[in-house]
Amino acid sequence: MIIRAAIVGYGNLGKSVEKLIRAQPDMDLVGIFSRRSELDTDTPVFPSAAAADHAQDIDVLFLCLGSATDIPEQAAGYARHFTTVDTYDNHQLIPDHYARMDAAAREGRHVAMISTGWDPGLFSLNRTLAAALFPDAQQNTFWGKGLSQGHSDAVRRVPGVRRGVQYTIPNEDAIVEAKAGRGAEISATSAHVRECYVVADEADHADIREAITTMPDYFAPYDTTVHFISDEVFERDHQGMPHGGHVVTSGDLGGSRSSVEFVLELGSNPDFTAASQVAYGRAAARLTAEGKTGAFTVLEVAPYLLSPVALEELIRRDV
Ligand SMILES: NC(=O)C1=CN([C@@H]2O[C@H](COP(=O)(O)OP(=O)(O)OC[C@H]3O[C@@H](n4cnc5c(N)ncnc54)[C@H](OP(=O)(O)O)[C@@H]3O)[C@@H](O)[C@H]2O)C=CC1
Ligand SMILES: N[C@@H](C[C@H]1CC(C(=O)O)=NO1)C(=O)O
Repeated sequence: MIIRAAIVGYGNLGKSVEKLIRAQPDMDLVGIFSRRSELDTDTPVFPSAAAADHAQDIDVLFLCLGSATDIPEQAAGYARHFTTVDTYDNHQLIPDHYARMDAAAREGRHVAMISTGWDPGLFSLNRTLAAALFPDAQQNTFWGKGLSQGHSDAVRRVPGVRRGVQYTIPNEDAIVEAKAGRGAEISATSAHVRECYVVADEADHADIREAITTMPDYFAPYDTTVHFISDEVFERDHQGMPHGGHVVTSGDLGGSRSSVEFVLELGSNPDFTAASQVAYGRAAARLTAEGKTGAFTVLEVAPYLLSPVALEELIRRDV
């Protein structure tokens, strides 16, 4: 089965998804839908507003849009016409996103694969798997030090921000404590600080700092610092997007203690996120071909559906 794929949104993630689709043995990239008419790519470019006109030519549409506002505003509209895959990552609102995408996908008789990536995504899988092993699991998630694309997107949507990034910095002592099984008192908000670097006119600095540090879900619960820098410093110091993290789970198993740690070290956050999103795109296409409709999270997808390798071979190779 050759999967005819397309992308909406040609930002950091969209460029990585384009690169990863081209590396797949069973995918063809039909086009990129963008608000812009001129993109630096050889892939055919079409206006986002006209996406539905191409629905018959596309099996899976990768939504490479921002989670802060684009996905809530636009994703359901695409899900009515396409099988979609997104990386929506505002954890507090994922249940709402699930319901909205489920209704839209069922209306159009498509699949909506939501919140793929690494967190949510592969970390979600590991949290569920590891916690299921222990009658009373102790589990902690840590991110960074690295650039959060979701938080950087949220920063860039604040009025007056011309360029912006956000780095997540974990408390290393907290990670050590969690690994030792002493993570019960450690929360995500107490174990991380968030550092934002913003290019904006000085007249807007106070309003921008206030808007970022009080932003619900993304920044308000955290110790957040906003640094204002020049374009030159931004170009010099803020181009890479490394990231990573840990999910640490431990507990007692009837008198013996065990622990499970899932670690990611990402040279490029967008490239790794794209790798997850593209693999779940393969699963979305297969679920659609089986006649499935509605929304799916990564917790509801059998792992073999992600792989281009036949199940019989996976059983021989990996089981
Ligand atoms: N689940 C996970 O583990 C992860 C999730 N993510 C998610 O990926 C999202 C995208 O990140 P990233 O690619 O860095 O973001 P970018 O800002 O680089 O790209 C977003 C793209 O969305 C398109 N777009 C559509 N409507 C709008 C609008 N109104 N304003 C601005 N852009 C718009 C634009 O493409 P165009 O101009 O071509 O139309 C833009 O380039 C993040 O918000 C994050 O939530 C990222 C990493 C990990
Ligand atoms: N969704 C995140 C992926 C991870 C990183 C993160 C954080 O630094 O807070 N939370 O989840 C992203 O957009 O990069």
